[in-house]
Amino acid sequence: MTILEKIIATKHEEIKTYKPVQSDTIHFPEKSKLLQRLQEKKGVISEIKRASPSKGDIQMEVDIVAQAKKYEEAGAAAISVLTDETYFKGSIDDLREVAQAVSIPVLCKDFMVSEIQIDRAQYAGGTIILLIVAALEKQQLKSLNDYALSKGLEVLVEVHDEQELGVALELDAKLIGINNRNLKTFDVSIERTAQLAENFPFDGQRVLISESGMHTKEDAKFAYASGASGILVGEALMRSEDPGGWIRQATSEEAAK
Ligand SMILES: O=P(O)(O)OC[C@@H](O)[C@@H](O)c1c[nH]c2ccccc12
Repeated sequence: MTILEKIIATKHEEIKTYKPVQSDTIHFPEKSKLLQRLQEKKGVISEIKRASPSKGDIQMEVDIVAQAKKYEEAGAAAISVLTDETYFKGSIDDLREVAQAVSIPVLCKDFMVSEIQIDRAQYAGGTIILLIVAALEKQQLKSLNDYALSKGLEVLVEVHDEQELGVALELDAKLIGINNRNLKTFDVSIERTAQLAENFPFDGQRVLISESGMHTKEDAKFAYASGASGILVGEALMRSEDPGGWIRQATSEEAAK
């Protein structure tokens, strides 16, 4: 069993315990759209990630609201919040706290297999959900994508190879993430973005987002030069003493290109 299969199996168990979301609405600051932000300006999708199965504990003590505000002040394009509890030590409450504190788009980073998770993400103030092509049957992917879009959410479709990129394009995904990390083996190579970018239709309708394994401004520059409009960065920001500085540097590198 790969780690991805293991996570998905756990997820199916977890969702059985979820109660339907209530209809009373919590107030969240209005959020902009990620697609539009990235079409206007390249940027960093900055992640709140306490721990991961590949790295263990990364930063357990972090004040996530303070961290999210640092990201927003530094000009992050969006904030990604890991909400998986078992493997990433996050929670849906983390998402809600962040979504209440910022007005940039907020991505609910989880392994979606059911509509109830999408409802929970939206109820907690998330404005973008992640769908991982490697984790879903085509039909399931399509119906979750349709469901999220019908709710007014944005969808980031994550791929790792040519075939999966084809599936994302068939869906007409507007936000396409190339994960530099293979979720089955944990191998990371940022070259992956450059390779898949060769067959990416840069048609102005959709944007390419390079995900994972970027630690330095050179990495950021490499991803942007490969055609990425956005980079998704977790560990480097969570370990940095100055995450705002990291984001500004990655952004000004792009600007100085
Ligand atoms: O911490 P990194 O290497 O900067 O990676 C961030 C992000 O790309 C990664 O957390 C991620 C990308 N796709 C995912 C899917 C599920 C869980 C996590 C992820």
